[in-house]
Amino acid sequence: MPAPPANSILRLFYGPIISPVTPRLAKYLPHALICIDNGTISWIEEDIKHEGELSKVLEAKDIVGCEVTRLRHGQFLMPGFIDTHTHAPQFPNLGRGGQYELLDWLDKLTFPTEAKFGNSKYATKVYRSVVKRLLDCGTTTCCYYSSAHVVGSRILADIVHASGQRAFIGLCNMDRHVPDTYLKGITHDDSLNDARESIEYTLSLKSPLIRPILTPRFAISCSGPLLQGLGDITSEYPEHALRIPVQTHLAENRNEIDFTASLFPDHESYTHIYESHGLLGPATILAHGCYLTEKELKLIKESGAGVSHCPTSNFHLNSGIAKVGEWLDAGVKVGLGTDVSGGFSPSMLTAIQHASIAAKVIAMQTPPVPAKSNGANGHTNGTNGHTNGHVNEETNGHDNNGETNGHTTNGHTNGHTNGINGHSESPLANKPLSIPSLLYLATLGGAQLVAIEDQTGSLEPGKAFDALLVDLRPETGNPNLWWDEHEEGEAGVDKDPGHELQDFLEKFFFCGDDRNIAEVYVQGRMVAGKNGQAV
Ligand SMILES: Nc1nc2[nH]cnc2c(=O)[nH]1
Repeated sequence: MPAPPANSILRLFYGPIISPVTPRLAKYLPHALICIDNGTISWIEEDIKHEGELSKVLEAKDIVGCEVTRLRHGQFLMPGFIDTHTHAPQFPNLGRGGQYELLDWLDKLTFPTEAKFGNSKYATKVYRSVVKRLLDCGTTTCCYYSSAHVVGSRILADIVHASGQRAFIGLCNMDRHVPDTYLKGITHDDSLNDARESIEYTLSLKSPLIRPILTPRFAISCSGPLLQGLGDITSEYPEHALRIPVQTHLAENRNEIDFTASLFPDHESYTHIYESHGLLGPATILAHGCYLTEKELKLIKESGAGVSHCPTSNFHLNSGIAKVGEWLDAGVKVGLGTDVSGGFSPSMLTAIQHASIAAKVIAMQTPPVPAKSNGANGHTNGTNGHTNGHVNEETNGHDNNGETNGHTTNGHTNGHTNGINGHSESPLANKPLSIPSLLYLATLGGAQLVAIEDQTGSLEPGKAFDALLVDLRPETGNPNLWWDEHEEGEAGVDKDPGHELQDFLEKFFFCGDDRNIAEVYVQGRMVAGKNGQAV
């Protein structure tokens, strides 16, 4: 192994690393050494069991005098969260509006608030705290809707740029069915010009982290000519990667779907409206999708677009429950979104918790499939199609449904068992989501959805170090995380470090908060977290 170039800035961490692999699998590496060179992961040694081995590895790689950050018991590294759907100008409304359904909620609460973002002083104040809050929550990549104002979207782009977050910034396009106090007589041509201006401003920042995204709000608030004009813009910037990505809302709420159908009577489905206006492509984020038909799912899959699952919002606005397992089985790209302020929390941890509950609700409402050969204990392991007595025994013990749950061995791919290749692709539909599935949705799935999986979404050589240093120890001050030192010496307690790491991730997902996010890195730069600094 040649020595690193003289001008490289190396950073080394030794300790536990968790990283997603597929919707079913995660890697748990209790004793890993990760090397970051100028913000990019250059290599990972997956299993270095003791200090002696560590010195030998560093020597073999010609690394001398470089400090190694040793993680403490209770700490681990994981990829940063990717929030694939949120509305920056709706943060002032967080926690309000749960009495409404979507269309009333837009009229009564959301449009009046967004209308204020033509005021640059107000936009600056709110957007500063939005970006800081999201970074402290561990969101290293965020897909933002701004308001319909060019000035506001520029301010958002500037603040994100200064903060070091990776992001997609979209001016929200609309030309109808929005109060004139907000739209102020805007025509589809005005809205298209605003979209171009916002794209050009974002591109002018020349940041490798920030990209523009076209943002037709939804088919109700965009006329046919506006949708078509935006579809045309996707390919107007050939020097900018392949095409400008797109984000919009889709099939979120029953009344919204009916109204949309009445506005576009010639279209066979809601998804078809976007497709026929050139808006469905490999980097199109379709938020919600609670009521997608099989045909629409097929269209989405064929186009390479994907869905942002926003369960907190789907519950809060009484919208519906999305069938994420079915989408994953169909090979559709899926990420998670907080959807502030339809969703009442900016934290992806809340989105993870609600994604888990939503999948369990679907599973509980699905009639049980008769077990085929369940042996003496009454369990079949429908989820992962491979047997690993040790792990099944452990996980069936604390899962609510030994027959069908997804919360079992598939997660236990770790540094010292090589389960990765041994799993069959058993269906995920109508089952609870496992911890690896939740991890995937919040990280790698989001990266694939926005077509940046070659840059981020997992901790792998060649990708940016977009990561969280999670700390579950009592000194972080989160009393919800139970930490029993005595357990460590108790007989009968599973001390396998891979299993312990899966337990840690599960505890973080369900009981953690930003007190447990010690450091947040984007492209190797610490940008937030309890130990760090945000904007
Ligand atoms: N959740 C949600 N759905 C929408 N559909 C159109 N606009 C919105 C919005 O702001 N939030």
